[in-house]
Amino acid sequence: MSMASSIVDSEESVTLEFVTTPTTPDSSQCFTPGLPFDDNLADTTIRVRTNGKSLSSSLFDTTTRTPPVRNICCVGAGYVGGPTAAVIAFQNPHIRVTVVDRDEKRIRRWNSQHPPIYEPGLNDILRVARDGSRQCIVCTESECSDGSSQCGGNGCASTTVAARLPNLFFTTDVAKCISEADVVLIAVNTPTKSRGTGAGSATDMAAFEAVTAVVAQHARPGAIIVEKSTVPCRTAELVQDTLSLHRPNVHFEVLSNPEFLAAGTAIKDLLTADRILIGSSSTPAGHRAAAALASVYASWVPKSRIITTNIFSSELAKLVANSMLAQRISSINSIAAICDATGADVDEVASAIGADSRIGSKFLNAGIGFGGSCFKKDVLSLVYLAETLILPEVAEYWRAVIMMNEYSRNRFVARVVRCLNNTLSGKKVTLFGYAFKKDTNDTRESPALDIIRTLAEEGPQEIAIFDPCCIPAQMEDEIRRFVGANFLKADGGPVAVYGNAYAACEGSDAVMITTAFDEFKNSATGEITIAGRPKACSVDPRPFEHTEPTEGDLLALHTYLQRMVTPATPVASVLDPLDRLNPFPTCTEDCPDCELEKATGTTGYGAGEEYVPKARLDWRKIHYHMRKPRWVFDGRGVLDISEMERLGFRVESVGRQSRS
Ligand SMILES: NC(=O)c1ccc[n+]([C@@H]2O[C@H](COP(=O)([O-])OP(=O)(O)OC[C@H]3O[C@@H](n4cnc5c(N)ncnc54)[C@H](O)[C@@H]3O)[C@@H](O)[C@H]2O)c1
Ligand SMILES: O=c1ccn([C@@H]2O[C@H](COP(=O)(O)OP(=O)(O)O[C@H]3O[C@H](CO)[C@@H](O)[C@H](O)[C@H]3O)[C@@H](O)[C@H]2O)c(=O)[nH]1
Repeated sequence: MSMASSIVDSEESVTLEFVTTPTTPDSSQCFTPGLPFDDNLADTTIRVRTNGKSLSSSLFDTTTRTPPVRNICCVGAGYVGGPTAAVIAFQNPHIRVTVVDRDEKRIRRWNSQHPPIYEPGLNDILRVARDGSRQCIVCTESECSDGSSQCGGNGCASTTVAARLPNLFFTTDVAKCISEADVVLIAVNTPTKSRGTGAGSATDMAAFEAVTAVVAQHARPGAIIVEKSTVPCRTAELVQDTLSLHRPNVHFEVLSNPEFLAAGTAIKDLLTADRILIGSSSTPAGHRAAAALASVYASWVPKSRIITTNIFSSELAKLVANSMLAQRISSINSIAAICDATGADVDEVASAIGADSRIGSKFLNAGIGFGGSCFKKDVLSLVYLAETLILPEVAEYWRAVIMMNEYSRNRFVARVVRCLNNTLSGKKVTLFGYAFKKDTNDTRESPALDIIRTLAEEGPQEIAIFDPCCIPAQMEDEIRRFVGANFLKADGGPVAVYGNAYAACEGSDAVMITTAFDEFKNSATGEITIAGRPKACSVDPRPFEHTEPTEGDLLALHTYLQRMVTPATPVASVLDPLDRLNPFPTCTEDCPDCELEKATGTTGYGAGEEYVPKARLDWRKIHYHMRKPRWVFDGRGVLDISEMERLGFRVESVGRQSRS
């Protein structure tokens, strides 16, 4: 029996009156009169399959008339809260979305030209939702390279796109924004506990619990409270308890709506999500709340991809999704060790097994293992859950995923040291990659940090680091904080951060590839692509399906036209090909981010200057700069070993063999 059903069109439908507390009245201060309200969305009718016997089919056994959502508050302006709220606001111009955080610096940066995180495509969305847009005329003819007004006179068909008011806001006024919202998304951090009961595996719920208490005190009666953070199974019970403790006579519905975006592809993942998971209580009020949240996503996500489950299944599914993905990486890394010992090639094994549609080809890239803020903590959370349920065999099974990950990283570093004759004394080792994966400047739980620590113990002359996406000054700051105060060259240690790959390799004995950036590839095949770019950007979305282009259509056209630029295209047209963006927010004279940019000559890849992958590295140039015998250790499987060997490098790659 299926545990989940999708919200899909049905043959039967009955309309229910919605009875939950009314949403933001027009007289409320938080209602933005300027925001056009789409009546079609106000009572979004979501029809669902009525013939299924699945657990949650009862949720939408009948057509549910959902209360309109006009005001969403997202607590937590981090990697999840920021991009998720931005996409929700972008796709729902009629909904006011406010992101709140207690971190003033973060909020200041979200309100400036220097957003605190870099994600491909984020700025295009942020600029429209946060800053609003001007009226513009869009050419609707397919293949026309001039998307904006000018070509209209040449006989092209065009349409006028109305100006749009800002509907995405960032503020530190947590209580006020919660009190005004119809839907409160809780998207705060839930790391692993570092002390006390369950230290090292249980989830640290301090931030989540604190926010829940604030929500309980300030949420308007009937508001829908949504767990966006990844939380242990049965957290909804605790949320409900806290709510009834603070507001005994007020009814709130709690939903679980975990996020599945990945760093570096967040916007693409949000715009073209595989699925939206919504867990709710199985009462009529729970179903209505789920339908209300579903209506927000239905603005751009096909209804067939909106899955509803019971609330605990949804909470658990998030932990299981990450654990299964992490398990795949550990599984293939265990096979890489066997490949190294036998002469089999892990990529060949992976593609042979991946061709079996039951196994599939994704997430089988062997290397130094997974990093990032989620996999380790979520597997450990599952381990802790199993332990508390007195299921030691289950806990041990999942703990092995983490152990294999650590083993893979240690095995790689041990191999580097062994190849360098068991001593790094007087030697220089260069790390290519500091972020935990490509196309992101997210460095949380990055394997590079651990590798730096281990290498430093060997007493090398220098550990040089280059990352094409991270900002050197920020990397140095992190190394001071997470590796130690005396590790940087400037502080008398061995670690030096470079903004130039060739300088980082000057006089180096070994290069280690620790992040799979396309720039590091040596194979001549294939152009560098920005992985996180929305897929539509390479396809002309015109002619549009609807007479009035949607925000999704306009974004697709915007990115499509950006692809068609030539070196002669003026910068303004590259950044704003539809000529509809409002000016950036202006920074104050003493803006610390502007000062940092001036001082370091780099940018935070803010609104004006997204990170654009550079040309591939010239490995011949690197060869020239390195010391013999020019070791290259490929921890991410990005190099063609035979080609590197032809250039004169000695290459070691995890589980991969030279085919020359
Ligand atoms: N990072 C990812 O790619 C990702 C993807 C899916 C799910 N998740 C989950 O989403 C949740 C958030 O992750 P994140 O990466 O965005 O975390 P983050 O650390 O980037 O952001 C969390 C934000 O919450 C704020 N916050 C904490 N306590 C607060 C309080 N009491 N009041 C107001 N603001 C408060 C912090 O200041 C911070 O800005 C976690 O549960 C995580 O497991 C993360
Ligand atoms: O075949 C692979 C795939 C990934 N990795 C590594 O695994 C880590 C995680 O990669 P990825 O899953 O792409 O990035 P995350 O941002 O950590 O995203 C994961 O964690 C998020 C937070 O919960 C979830 O929302 C996402 O669905 C889930 O993919 C990175 O270090 C990758 O280099 C490998 O080593 N081999």
